[in-house]
Amino acid sequence: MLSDPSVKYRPFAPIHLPDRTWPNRVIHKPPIWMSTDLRDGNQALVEPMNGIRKLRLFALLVQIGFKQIEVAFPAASQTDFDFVRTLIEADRIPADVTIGVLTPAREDLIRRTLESLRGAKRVIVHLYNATAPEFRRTVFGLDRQGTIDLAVRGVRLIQELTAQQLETEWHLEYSPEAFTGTELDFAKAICDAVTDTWQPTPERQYNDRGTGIAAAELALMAGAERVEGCLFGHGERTGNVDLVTLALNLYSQGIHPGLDLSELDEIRRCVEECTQMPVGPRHPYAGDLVFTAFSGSHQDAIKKGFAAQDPQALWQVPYLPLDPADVGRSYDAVIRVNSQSGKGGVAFLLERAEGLKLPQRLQTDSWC
Ligand SMILES: CC(=O)SCCNC(=O)CCNC(=O)[C@H](O)C(C)(C)COP(=O)(O)OP(=O)(O)OC[C@H]1O[C@@H](n2cnc3c(N)ncnc32)[C@H](O)[C@@H]1OP(=O)(O)O
Ligand SMILES: CC(C)C(=O)C(=O)O
Repeated sequence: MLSDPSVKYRPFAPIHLPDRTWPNRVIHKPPIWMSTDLRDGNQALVEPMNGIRKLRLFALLVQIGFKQIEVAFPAASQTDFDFVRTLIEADRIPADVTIGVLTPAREDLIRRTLESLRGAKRVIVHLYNATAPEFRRTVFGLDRQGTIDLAVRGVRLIQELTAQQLETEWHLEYSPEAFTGTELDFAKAICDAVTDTWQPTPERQYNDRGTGIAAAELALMAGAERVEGCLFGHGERTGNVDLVTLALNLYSQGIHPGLDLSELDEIRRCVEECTQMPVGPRHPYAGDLVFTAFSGSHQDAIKKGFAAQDPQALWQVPYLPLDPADVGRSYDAVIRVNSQSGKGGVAFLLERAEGLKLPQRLQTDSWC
């Protein structure tokens, strides 16, 4: 990846529509990234990671450059609890990295969570309770005030317990879970009640409707400063917002995301081994086929684009949002010839593989 991608990639030109407000804004800088691969990503695996796989993925996240990493749901299992203890006791957390943990607003689970964190330098404790009407009615049997009391009781308990662990710098994050299904006035009321006791700030997108990336980009335009998600969009059901896609979308607009994704194939391999789940062949930027064209007209445009591309100029190869080399991927698979291909594709392969530049007429003959 280039340290300054703006020398190679141009942002989309904004469309001036004066009757809009925040959709006219342009994203100029990356958000603060929070990886939740080791918690939300982990809870959604067929077989959650063991301590060794968690340590390997933690090392990868640090290497990529995440400064906030949600490492566990410590009250969920002995594995998660022990993982937090190992990170702290073996001094595995770099000085500039803040770990996070998730706990529901339930007394026994909050106590267990705080117990796992003894001796940590800096922690984000993420507290949640579901706030949407069907959860209040069906899961908790609580009215609005009861739901607010549940959240505030949780915050107070965290305050009480953190006051006994003063060697740690504590931050609280609160999520009114199922926020989009919660009445707006109630979502505000419960956040206000929590904020009156502490100060939280989340931005998290599920992908159930396939809109995680778009929603996160719109949220950034609307002023969000922090994004939580997982590499390759791991997480419950359809997953969380995919941090790789979001980061490389920024890069392809000339903004360095502040994450090092130069060796994307390596990152993908590590995540696949740790999660034991494959990354799909059409996954943006990382999938096997996402820099590959099969059809003649796409191949022709890519071939001509490569020929015209000045290495010092802005990236302008049709159909390829960024240079595969910038994320450590080769040009080998950019063009694959099948029954949908034409002479341009064959000529491209001959030139790449054999250094043969066929004249236009011969290109036609080579295909017939
Ligand atoms: C949106 C998210 O991703 S949130 C994160 C979700 N992650 C996970 O659930 C993974 C880890 N979870 C676990 O290991 C377990 O579910 C535990 C340890 C948290 C809880 O286990 P158990 O005590 O056996 O309860 P169970 O899993 O059935 O959870 C449901 C119980 O928790 C209660 N509960 C759920 N959320 C909350 C909350 N925020 N505050 C209080 N109680 C809650 C439910 O009401 C229910 O209790 P009930 O049957 O008495 O009504
Ligand atoms: C409880 C919250 C933080 C959650 O996991 C989510 O909304 O994804």
